[in-house]
Amino acid sequence: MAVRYIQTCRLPTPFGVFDMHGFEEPDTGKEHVALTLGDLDSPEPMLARTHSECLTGDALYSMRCDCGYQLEEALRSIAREGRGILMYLRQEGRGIGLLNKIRAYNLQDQGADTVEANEQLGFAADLRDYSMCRDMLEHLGISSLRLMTNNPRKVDALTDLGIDIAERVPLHVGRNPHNEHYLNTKQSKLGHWFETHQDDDPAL
Ligand SMILES: Nc1nc2c(ncn2[C@@H]2O[C@H](COP(=O)(O)OP(=O)(O)OP(=O)(O)O)[C@@H](O)[C@H]2O)c(=O)[nH]1
Ligand SMILES: [Zn+2]
Repeated sequence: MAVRYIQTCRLPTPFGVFDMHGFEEPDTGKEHVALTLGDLDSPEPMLARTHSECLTGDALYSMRCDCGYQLEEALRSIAREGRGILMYLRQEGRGIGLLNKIRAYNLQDQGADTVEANEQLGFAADLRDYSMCRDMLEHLGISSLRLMTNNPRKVDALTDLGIDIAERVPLHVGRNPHNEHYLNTKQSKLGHWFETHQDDDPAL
């Protein structure tokens, strides 16, 4: 899927003043944004996060997952470094959408894990497509990333799109009693990289 650039504005946050660039998928009308900070012209690999939408975690403080904690830590890290990009991708629920994620959470409340719940609903474990990232990066003139993620499939998917991942930067934050099982399932079934011992601060 291709996205087209729409417009840029300033976005002041508690972490720093970002530029927010808006993009649209002409076919679906889906809207994605990239937040950038600092020098975009340098060829030095740029600290980056591709963050999939999670309304519950990012906006509603859910502790079922680690998304909200990762979003905040990614923005904080970019601001600390003074240079970076966060692509906020509107592919809620690993691509199944918010209402299906609520259906999946309901199944998880009854004992299914995150992968089984998707499968019981007739979906693959992960339906995401990252091709909009290639267009966004191309538009902004960014060629090489230091990607904050624990997800090997994300690294592979971006690499397959021709995006240079110079380094993978772990992003381990927000482990708590409510998401322990979810994070363990991501490790065992989806291959996420987590160290055995973590000293994450569960507070946002
Ligand atoms: N279908 C489904 N989606 C979920 C669930 N929990 C979180 N999500 C979605 O998963 C996406 C985040 O994906 P994750 O696999 O947690 O993390 P990731 O972004 O792939 O990997 P990291 O870069 O390491 O964070 C967001 O779109 C969330 O809405 C769940 O139980 N079921
Ligand atoms: Zn989440």
